[in-house]
Amino acid sequence: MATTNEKIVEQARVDQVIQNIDQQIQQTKQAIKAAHQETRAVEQNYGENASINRYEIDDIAESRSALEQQRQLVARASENEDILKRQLATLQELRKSPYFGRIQIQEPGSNEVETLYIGIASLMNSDKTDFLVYDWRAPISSVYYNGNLGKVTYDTPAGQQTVKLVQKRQFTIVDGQITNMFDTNETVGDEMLQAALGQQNDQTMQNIVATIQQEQNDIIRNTSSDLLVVQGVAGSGKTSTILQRIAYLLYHAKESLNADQIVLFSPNQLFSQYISEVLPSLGERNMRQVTLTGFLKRRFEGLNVETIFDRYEQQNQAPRAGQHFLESTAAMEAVQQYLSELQTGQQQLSFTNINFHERVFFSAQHITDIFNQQPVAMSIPDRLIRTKNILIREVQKRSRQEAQKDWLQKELNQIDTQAIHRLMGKHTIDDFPDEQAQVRYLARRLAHQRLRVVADAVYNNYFLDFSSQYADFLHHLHWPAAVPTATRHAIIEQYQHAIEFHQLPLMHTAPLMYLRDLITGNGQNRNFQFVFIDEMQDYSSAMLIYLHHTFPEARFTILGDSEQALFYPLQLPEQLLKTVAEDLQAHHPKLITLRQSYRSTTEITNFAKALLPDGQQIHAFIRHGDVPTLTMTYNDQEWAAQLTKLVQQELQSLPTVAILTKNQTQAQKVYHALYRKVSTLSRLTSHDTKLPHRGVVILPAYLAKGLEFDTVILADVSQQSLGKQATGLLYTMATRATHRLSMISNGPVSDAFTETATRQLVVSREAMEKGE
Ligand SMILES: Nc1ncnc2c1ncn2[C@@H]1O[C@H](COP(=O)(O)OP(=O)(O)OP(=O)(O)O)[C@@H](O)[C@H]1O
Repeated sequence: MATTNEKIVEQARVDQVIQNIDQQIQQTKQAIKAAHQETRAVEQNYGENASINRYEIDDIAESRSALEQQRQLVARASENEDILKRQLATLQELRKSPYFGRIQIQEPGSNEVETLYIGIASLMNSDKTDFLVYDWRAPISSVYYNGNLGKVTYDTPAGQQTVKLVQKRQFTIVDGQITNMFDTNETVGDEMLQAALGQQNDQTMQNIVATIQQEQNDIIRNTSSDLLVVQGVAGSGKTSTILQRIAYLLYHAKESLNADQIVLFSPNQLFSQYISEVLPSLGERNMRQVTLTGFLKRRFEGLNVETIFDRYEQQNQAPRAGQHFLESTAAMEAVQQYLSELQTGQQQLSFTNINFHERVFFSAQHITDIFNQQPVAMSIPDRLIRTKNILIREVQKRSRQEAQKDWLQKELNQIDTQAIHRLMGKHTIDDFPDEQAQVRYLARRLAHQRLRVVADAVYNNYFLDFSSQYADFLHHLHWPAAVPTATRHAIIEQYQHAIEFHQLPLMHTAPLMYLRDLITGNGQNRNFQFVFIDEMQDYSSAMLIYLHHTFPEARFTILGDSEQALFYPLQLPEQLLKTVAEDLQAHHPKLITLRQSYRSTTEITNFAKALLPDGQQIHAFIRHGDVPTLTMTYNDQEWAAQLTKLVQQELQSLPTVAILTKNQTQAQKVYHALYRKVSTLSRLTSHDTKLPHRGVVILPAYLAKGLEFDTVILADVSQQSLGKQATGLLYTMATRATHRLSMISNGPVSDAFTETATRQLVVSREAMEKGE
């Protein structure tokens, strides 16, 4: 234990470091001012240049490239300013708490003990000769997270190094004052973790940099795997860890990686907002974030794609055989097979007409003929490119014919002088021998412009009818025996019916996107270096294969908890790794399992783990709180009264209360029961992007995924409400609570409540007792 004297010495050091930070803050502010002026100057220049060239931009490639150069200058200047601003933010963070750890190490063969301080960012003294603080991501800092005292090894770019760890000290520094400090031999001591977890905060996720645990550190610092699968129980820090990992990767590949080359697939938009503060608090820019729903929406513009949330709303049970097959690896292999049949001509591409002014401009037959004339040995995408080139040349040729047609002459007569001016481009009247020549020129230019829609249609592959192509694929598919013929027909029929109404069931998305990309050779993004997928249990094998196809250069980190799977059957982690590694063709796959749950109190975790058949593998963190409660009610009135009572009771001690339901129908029921009785009440839907700061928030379980709340009420855990096979659902909902969990069952309780789980609860039967 550190002595009072040591504390005085340490506080003096903190004061000194803060003085240094203050100087650097001043310098950075000056630099920002200068950078801002620079940005303004470049922007102004850009604005002027851009406006001069606007009328000519159509024609002059040169002005385009000049503009591009200007745009890059602006981007660079403002990036420079952004970097400085982030530096300032980091310095301001450091000012509050310059560091959280100190290690004393001894190099082999040396008697000298070196003392290093570790914080969220590195900080040098004024003359840049010494590190006052080491970044937590520096190679040497891993000693702090991984090692017990004694001999410790750590990785550096030059290979593994060994040192003797002589002492490890942890600090809590609040607003420049050491509030707690102790020496420890553990990975990162319990006391600090207790303090971090005991806090109340369910608005935004915090970084865990000061208390990263050893097994989490392995995930954060892994750079050798192209596929990292993390299977972690609820609340084991999967999300926290990957955000730290992103910060780590950004630090380690500073020169070759930036935040825009990392994408995180998050479970819902609330989650995106919930985690949005973590990276900035570590001085890094946020990675790209997307939900699966958002991703699919962008890939199927114009179609209403069934969302994972729709599925949660509609479905109770495991997927049926047909859907199961379309979402499997086998379906994606079938797409590849179908493509090779298209290649050899066993199957035909579905072309469609390109229309212009409500008449057929290029008929499907004409396009088919051109395509069929291309060498069979060429890949389909290459044959399509040649087809497109031929079509574009035809458009150009035909624009001369169109220029003489009535419709065009009519339009030409109607356009205003400014439009004429634009059509003339760099030409003047003097360039033409007579007026007729000028009119002919203008007609050609106008026709060329009007036919640009046709050229665009060709360019964008609008002559390919992917919907029918995919229907054809479904017809030719070798369905497994588990899918009866009647079901196959029904699936195809439903698909065609849905497409007619511009809808697309989720089960078709991966094979359809894959088919489309393989045919066109488009859809791949080589810019992304890392893809993170949270809540992998929501992703089918087919979707993972597609994501791998679409991000071919990326390394994948996939996180999940198969216990929280609401649709897919439970898989053992090793089996899961094998399947995913095959799907993603990984060369260096690695599985890391997290079994310690940090989020909830011991009492809540003990209840949640008792719900699961293999729950004994989950370790509850020892942080005590109230025993979770279950209240039985026997009719709607009693239920509503009990819910109101509970909410009001909880609101007395905490500013926010989360009420979780199975779906929106139940969320509505809760809303009706409470509105008029509770002043700040919000019901969230999948379109919401922000959690309210105060009051009662009602949301279905699938929107609470990945989130946590200080106090959680499960509105109705009866058998009737949760339905069959509700273990995963109940487990997911219960594990959202950090401090308090209460449940109400309106009628007999769900059979997901095992006997051991029920023994972990305080059960009351108020209504029955009153009624007796
Ligand atoms: N090493 C740690 N130090 C401090 N807090 C931690 C640590 N690890 C996890 N936590 C806290 O535990 C809680 C759960 O973490 P997180 O949300 O990352 O878990 P998860 O595994 O993604 O959970 P789930 O799958 O249930 O959504 C968070 O409040 C997080 O801050």
